Amino acid sequence: MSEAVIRPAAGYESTRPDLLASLDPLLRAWLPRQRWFAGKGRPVTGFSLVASTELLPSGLLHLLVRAQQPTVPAQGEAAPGPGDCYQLLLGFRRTLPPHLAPALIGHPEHGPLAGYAVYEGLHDPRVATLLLERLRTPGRSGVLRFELAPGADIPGGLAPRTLGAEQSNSSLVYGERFILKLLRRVVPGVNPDLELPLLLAREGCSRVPAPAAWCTAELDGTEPLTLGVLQPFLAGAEDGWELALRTLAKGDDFRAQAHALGRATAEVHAALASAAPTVSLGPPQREQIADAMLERLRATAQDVPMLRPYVSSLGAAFEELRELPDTDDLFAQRVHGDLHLGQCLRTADGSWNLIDFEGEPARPLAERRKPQPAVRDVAGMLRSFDYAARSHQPWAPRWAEDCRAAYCAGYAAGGGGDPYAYPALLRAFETDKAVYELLYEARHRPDWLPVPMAAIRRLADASGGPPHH
Ligand SMILES: Nc1ncnc2c1ncn2[C@@H]1O[C@H](COP(=O)(O)OP(=O)(O)O)[C@@H](O)[C@H]1O
Ligand SMILES: O=P(O)(O)O[C@H]1O[C@H](CO)[C@@H](O[C@H]2O[C@H](CO)[C@@H](O)[C@H](O)[C@H]2O)[C@H](O)[C@H]1O
Repeated sequence: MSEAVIRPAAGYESTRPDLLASLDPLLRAWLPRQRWFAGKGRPVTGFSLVASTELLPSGLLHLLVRAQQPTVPAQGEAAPGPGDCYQLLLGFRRTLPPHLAPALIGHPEHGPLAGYAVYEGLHDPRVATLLLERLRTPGRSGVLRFELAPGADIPGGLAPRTLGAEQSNSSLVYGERFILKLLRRVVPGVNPDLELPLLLAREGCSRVPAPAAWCTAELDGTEPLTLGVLQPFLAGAEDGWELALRTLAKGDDFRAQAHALGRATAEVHAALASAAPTVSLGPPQREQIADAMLERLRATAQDVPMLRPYVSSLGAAFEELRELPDTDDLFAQRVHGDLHLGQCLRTADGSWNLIDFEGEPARPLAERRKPQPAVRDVAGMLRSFDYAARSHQPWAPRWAEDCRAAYCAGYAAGGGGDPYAYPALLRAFETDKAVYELLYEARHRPDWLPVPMAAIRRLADASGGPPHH
């Protein structure tokens, strides 16, 4: 499934070609180095401008640009694709103060920004403050629309700081009270990281911070694109990944935490099932899921050769989905879509919150917004316990098994049902997740490849069959 193509906002390509031409060499060098750049491994051959908005007086140039990159189909010649669209927030100043030197992108040699230093605007408190001010006062600026949740109370003058985490997107924290997540690769349609927390808030679910304000872009001929979401910042919260690693390092038990996390997941699933439509998981839907998983397995094996010997054994796990019994227990609903320990925040009072409902960033939006069996999220968490146990020296398989069991027990105790009720379903989703992780690690963190690879071997063995060389 491919994304809808974003067309330039009326007038931009014809009236501002000089702007992009002057930024082109700077962006070619800078963009591929960003952690959030999704097109790693393929050269950027050019840019086209989708929209530009100047937010004054602080010197913020808000750009939506398409990065052209040749796509190489499985077999065949490289072909020019439409290119992913990125949100850039550029600062520009005649003289860059020393504290902004690390944010410098470059000095355009010609065009409207000649004579200015162009830099990553989010690092500039002046720019970050302007963004919050815009969010506090709903309305439009160019193609940008700022909206406020009913009853939201966002004070002015909150001091901004960048989050500094290695992220798929970029976040700013304001006065330790709010966090603004700015999406980087943007596509037409509401992002589930806005859509689902809004639905959950209306449902009265307190496990997910409720959006307070958000920003979208309205372009001709496409659905609005979600650009950013402001939500309460859970100050002092620790994420499940850090907590799990700390617990492992101290030799402590994580079962009670895993149980509580299972409960929290079940609560969020129940709220999502009530807030958004569910669909039955009949034979046609299961066929579709199995086909999509097989397709992803084959595509990943093309990119990551070490997966190839395991393709037929892992494929057997997906084929089993076609044999599941016809029962009312099996249904699909909106889910988190990329649940792992890093997406769970434990607040100072010890309760678990879930964040980042965007789904797997590389998947097309329409696919991420489709109802899925809830066990998909459970499988993501089970993989995460395995990741934590393998990050520890020595490897702690028993710790992972205990956490997996406690998490599933907590999920059942929270009303989510027994995740092992249909072992073939859980195995298929765990396998699919491990395949996703293999591709993710190959692209972003090759040193981590042994972690999903160990799961691939285990799951291939469980599907009955030695690897085919
Ligand atoms: N509401 C929040 N309160 C406290 N910290 C948060 C909140 N939302 C996000 N964070 C922090 O920001 C990080 C990145 O957020 P996330 O939504 O996962 O972004 P990304 O999609 O870029 O990974 C999280 O790992 C967490 O540490
Ligand atoms: O950036 P996101 O949080 O949306 O998720 C992506 O990055 C994650 C890593 O930061 C990645 O998660 C994988 O590694 C985690 C440990 O760092 C582990 O807990 C997860 O189980 C594992 O999947 C995630 O898959 C990716 O989408």
